[in-house]
Amino acid sequence: MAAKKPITVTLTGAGGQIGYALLFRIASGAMLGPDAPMRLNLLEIPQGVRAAEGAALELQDSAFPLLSHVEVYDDPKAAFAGANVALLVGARPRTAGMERGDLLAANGGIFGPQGEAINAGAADDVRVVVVGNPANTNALIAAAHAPDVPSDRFTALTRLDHNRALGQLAMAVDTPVGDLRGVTIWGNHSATQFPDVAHATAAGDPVPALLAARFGGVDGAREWLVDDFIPRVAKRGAEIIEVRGSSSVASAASATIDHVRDWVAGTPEGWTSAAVVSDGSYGVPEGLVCSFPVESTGGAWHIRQGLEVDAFAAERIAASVAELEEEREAVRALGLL
Ligand SMILES: NC(=O)c1ccc[n+]([C@@H]2O[C@H](COP(=O)([O-])OP(=O)(O)OC[C@H]3O[C@@H](n4cnc5c(N)ncnc54)[C@H](O)[C@@H]3O)[C@@H](O)[C@H]2O)c1
Ligand SMILES: O=C(O)C[C@H](O)C(=O)O
Repeated sequence: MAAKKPITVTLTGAGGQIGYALLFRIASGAMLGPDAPMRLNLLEIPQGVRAAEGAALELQDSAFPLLSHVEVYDDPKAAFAGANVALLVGARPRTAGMERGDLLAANGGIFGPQGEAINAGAADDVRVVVVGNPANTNALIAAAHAPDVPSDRFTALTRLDHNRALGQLAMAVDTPVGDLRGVTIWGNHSATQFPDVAHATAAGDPVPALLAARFGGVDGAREWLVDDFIPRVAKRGAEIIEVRGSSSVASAASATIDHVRDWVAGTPEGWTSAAVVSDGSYGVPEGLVCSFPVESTGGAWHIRQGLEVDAFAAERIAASVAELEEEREAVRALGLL
């Protein structure tokens, strides 16, 4: 039998924290499956090249059977040549007291040239996930610089927010995380995001009813959602920075693996959350990179249609979408779009 052609995965920021946490899980097969050989292209800026080279040495030392080749680059065009999967992680993280949007001016400039490099040389089936913050608007910038790549190939990571919501909800309704379905993160990967459990179930039981039982009725459940759950999930990144002293790493890497794995392999257990280019669904202006409930079939994300959005949810979604529009205006003003 002919050997399978390796999948080319390009990782930016490979010398950084998330890069280090990602590489070994990718190479182990956790992202693309146990039968998918891969080659890894690691992109860094010159100051980060040595760290990426060190990670490459450790990858050799790990003797992963699926890993056919590792190369370190500081030139985006070379790094993205032939890429089937592009993980755009390389960007500065925020520190305590900053919002992710404060990074626009510092990081936005990274994503135009990378979009151009993807446009110039990535494989026809390239799938892009932007992790570097502010992730949604950075993905918008990258997509805008890759006019020949279908825009549905550009996504931003909100799977970490989704997983955070699952973690908090599992504790609240005392259910294993794996029994939860139907949770959605809407909007921006920022403090305005709306983690929505209106359609969620736990082992088949409606979560809103379980929360009402736990918190003394519908009003108690609403209070918990508004005062505790939603801000806890939306501001979890800041909480991690405060407790850890720097931004999330292993959970971000794990969510990135989940995002790409589901994009490639499908979501037979129901929808998850990802920021994708809006087609106008749920009133989100076309073209914004917004988090939606998404299902993956046939190797493509599809926005789950037909979910009821009540007045409370509509207001929350509108607030996050307004922030995405403001970010788009800000990067236009910076000349990045
Ligand atoms: N979307 C999410 O859920 C999520 C979660 C966690 C972190 N993040 C973001 O991910 C980014 C990376 O975080 P980290 O902890 O790995 O930071 P880090 O500082 O440890 O690593 C970033 C790496 O990117 C490299 N880099 C910078 N510019 C680059 C460029 N143009 N090309 C290639 N590499 C470049 C740096 O040299 C550095 O090695 C940050 O912006 C952070 O805010 C996003
Ligand atoms: O919050 C941050 O700045 C890092 C990351 O986006 C996170 O959500 O942990």
